[in-house]
Amino acid sequence: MPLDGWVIAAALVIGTFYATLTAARTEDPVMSVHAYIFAGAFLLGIFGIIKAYFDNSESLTSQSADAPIEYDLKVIKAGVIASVFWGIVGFLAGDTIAFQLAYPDLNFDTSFINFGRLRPLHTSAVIFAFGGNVLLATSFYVVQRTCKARLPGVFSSWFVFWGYQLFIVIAATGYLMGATQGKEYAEPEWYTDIWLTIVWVVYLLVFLGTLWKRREPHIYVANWFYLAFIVTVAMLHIVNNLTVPVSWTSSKSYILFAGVQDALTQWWYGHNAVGFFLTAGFLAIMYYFVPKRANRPVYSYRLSIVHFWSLIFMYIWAGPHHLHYTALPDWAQTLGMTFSIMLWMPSWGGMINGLMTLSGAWDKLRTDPVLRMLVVSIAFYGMSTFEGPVMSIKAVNSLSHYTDWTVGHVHSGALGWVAYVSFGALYCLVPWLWNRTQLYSLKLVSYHFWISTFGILLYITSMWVSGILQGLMWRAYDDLGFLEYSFVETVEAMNPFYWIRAIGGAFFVIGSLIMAYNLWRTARGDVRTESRSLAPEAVPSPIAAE
Ligand code: HEM
Ligand code: HEM
Ligand SMILES: [Cu+2]
Repeated sequence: MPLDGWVIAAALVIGTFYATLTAARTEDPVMSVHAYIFAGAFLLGIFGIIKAYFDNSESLTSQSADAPIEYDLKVIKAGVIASVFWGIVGFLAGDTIAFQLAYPDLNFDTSFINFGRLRPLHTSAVIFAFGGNVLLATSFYVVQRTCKARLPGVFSSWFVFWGYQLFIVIAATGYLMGATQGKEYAEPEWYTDIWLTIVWVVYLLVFLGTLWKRREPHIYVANWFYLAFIVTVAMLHIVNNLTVPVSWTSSKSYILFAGVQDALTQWWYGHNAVGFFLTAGFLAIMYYFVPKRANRPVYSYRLSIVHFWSLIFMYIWAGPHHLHYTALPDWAQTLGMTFSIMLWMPSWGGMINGLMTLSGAWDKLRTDPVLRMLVVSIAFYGMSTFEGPVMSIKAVNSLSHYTDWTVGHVHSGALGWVAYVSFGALYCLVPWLWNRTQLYSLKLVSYHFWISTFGILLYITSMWVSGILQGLMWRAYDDLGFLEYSFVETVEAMNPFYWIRAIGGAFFVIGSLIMAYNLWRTARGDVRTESRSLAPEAVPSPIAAE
């Protein structure tokens, strides 16, 4: 049995005892459900380790240093499947709340699936479950491939994978039962946070261990971005979740900070979750998958280094743009605004580097819908990182804040950038991992692309109109200085746009279902006979080519 198997098994045994004890002691129904889930999951983990040991004890021994590298691919396959699964769950949850906003009767007068509980379920499912699994899977792939080294240990990467899924399940069931800290994007309660911290530290160790063992002297730039993502998210998560539980058997806790200090910590966290989770990690994906798919080197390696350091330095200061015109001191707001505007430059440095990687290969956009998806994702990245600095200007923010404009901005980044670059990576990864020469169908990729692009356009244009309309109606005064509109009139005015957004979301969901089907058939090894309007894929698997 490899060393990490012993350590993890021992930790799981202790965890099982602790969770069982908590389940027996607690009078808090949420804690009780979660303690049972933890205990059950830990037991399954112990069982899994024992089973792996008896099933293939010789393949568990680690490889000698000069044997050909056998990359650890199974855990990446699991990550790909989880990404597609949670993606669909998250998009469906998003579209459900979109319909609830358009037609509130869909709340069905029940607490479990009302808007208030499904909204954090949506945001966590898309960001942490979908995005997080994409980042796990791609980072494990890229770091092995570019370091020419296998992930360290045998069970550690599996612990990260399953531990992370357990975190997702605990967080999601918590929301449905009404457990929340009330911090946006950091809703899970204290014990869920502690569990995620443990998983994340092991993730960091696995990643660093691979870098440590590398047989390639150079550390490719994608790994810099992944490392910044892993380290910074750890820091943000720990500081923003410094809470004091009511008791060890209670699911409720209180945050250490008070008032505006709490708000600032929260938005330091929230903004940098955008910067390091939704940006740095996905830029790493861009830096690996775009050159691979286009079969071109990165446009400028020097630019990638400059843009890396400037991006991570500037992001950290921009959080106060979420707190304009609040009790936060004015100088701090101005500081946040200034750094946000400066942030435009490193962001566009990244965009230019990604787009220009296609120089000499632009014709591939016509024939390769996967590359088209990747390129459009970079374009959306450029668009949302221009819109963001504009919205951070106080005068603009006085109109946009609290309105649907913000939601539109979020989703041009989330759907256009994060989801698209992920889809592109998944379309590349599945044939590589399952050892297929090509995707089942490029036509279906093309359908996915057009259907979901149409959906995104409906989403963001309707939110721009409704957001600006909403902002203008709120600030309209009549001649006597009275407000021109009552609040409910503004709600009524937005209703048509909520329908448009919900329909756009449905297109996006349909696109993702097409992708799931295509990837499933690809994994099975099927190839659809298609007319040659789209070129056959000539993107060899980097691993098979080794
Ligand atoms: C089918 C696709 C999607 C639909 C229909 C959808 C719909 C929605 C809706 C209706 C809201 C609530 C807006 C409000 O409270 O007024 C929301 C919030 C949010 N969604 Fe989505 N969403 C989708 C996909 C995504 C994806 C892929 C991501 C991230 C990768 C994402 C990230 C977010 C975030 C961060 C918020 C909170 C925004 C804020 O507080 O300003 N969504 N979404
Ligand atoms: C240079 C880059 C960016 C800047 C300066 C920026 C700036 C801003 C500003 C000013 C707001 C509105 C704050 C408010 O009025 O409450 C905002 C909201 C938001 N942005 Fe960005 N943005 C950038 C890029 C992005 C990208 C690429 C994404 C997604 C991938 C993103 C996701 C979000 C989210 C989720 C929110 C809503 C937070 C909330 O209130 O729940 N941003 N951003
Ligand atoms: Cu921000």
